[in-house]
Amino acid sequence: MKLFTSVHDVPNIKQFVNDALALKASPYANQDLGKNKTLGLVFMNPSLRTRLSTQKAALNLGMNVMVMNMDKEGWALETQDGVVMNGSTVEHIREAAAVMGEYCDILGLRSFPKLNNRDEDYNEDFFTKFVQYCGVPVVSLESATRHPLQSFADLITIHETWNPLRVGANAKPKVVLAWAPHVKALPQAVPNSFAEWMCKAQQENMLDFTIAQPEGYELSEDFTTGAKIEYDLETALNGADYIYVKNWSSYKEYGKVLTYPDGWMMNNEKLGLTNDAKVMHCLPVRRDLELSSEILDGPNSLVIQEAGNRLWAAQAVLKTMLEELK
Ligand SMILES: CCC[C@H](NC(C)=O)C(=O)O
Ligand SMILES: NC(=O)OP(=O)(O)O
Repeated sequence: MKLFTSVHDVPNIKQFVNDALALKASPYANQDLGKNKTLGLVFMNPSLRTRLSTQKAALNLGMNVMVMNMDKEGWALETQDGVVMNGSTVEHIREAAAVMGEYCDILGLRSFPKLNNRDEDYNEDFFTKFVQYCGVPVVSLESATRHPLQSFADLITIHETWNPLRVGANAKPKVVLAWAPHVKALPQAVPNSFAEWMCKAQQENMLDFTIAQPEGYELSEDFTTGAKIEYDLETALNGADYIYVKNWSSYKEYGKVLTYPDGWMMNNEKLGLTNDAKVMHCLPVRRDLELSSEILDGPNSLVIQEAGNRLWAAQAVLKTMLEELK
């Protein structure tokens, strides 16, 4: 594995989930694998979970770790070729990425979209150039269009908490990605990635997947083919086993926050329509705007366990990359 950016980089997702759960059971079983190997984590945007869980995963594997907040501590990077750098940019990504590849055996990169130009964001211009020039394996820490470590952890969480013997359980878990309100324009990366992983899991007969969003918030079909699309939240919630709550800005009217009907924030009343569903969110979450406190503080929330599984997702990815460096 030279690149981890999407579910398409994983040959067998069922096996990968089991690999991650085996690491959860024996976190220090592979300390020799990362000896004298360095992981570099490069952030163009803020992070809590991704930063801490990926660092810890590397340490569990015996790696050294360096973290660079390029947005605050690095030079302003130029990504265009053939331009005279006489403006605000100080260093070209060609040199910066290649130098980081000199110091690190594996690199991780977080680079959010600008949400201005859809083609530029969806071509993953920054991420693609970084991969091209750094010369070492790269793990996405969330790019413009995907967040694979989050989605892998989400699938691990669904798999380890699903109880087919529960009274009234569906044959397979009904999983619903439910759009939620926000006050800022957020990327589509998390829902794109979640949808991509859930559609793959649905193909593997692991679950049934529905996406519920207001008109105008449809995601790109590149990520949602196979999902059932609903525009009425309560219809989608009917009989659901897992509700994955997340806000995203419009893909169609790119980067825009559109008006939407009332009633899109999950609360206990809406939870009553489900099959006593577990509620997930990647965090950070805006309490009582995106998701109600009564759910976050209640028995149906999985958000902390879900965040905990980010460690095992990252450790499974790094272990796979290290095994190929041997
Ligand atoms: C893990 C989520 C990161 C980011 N969230 C915010 C608040 O920018 C997003 O919605 O993509
Ligand atoms: N869910 C997630 O990736 O959180 P951070 O943005 O805090 O890393």
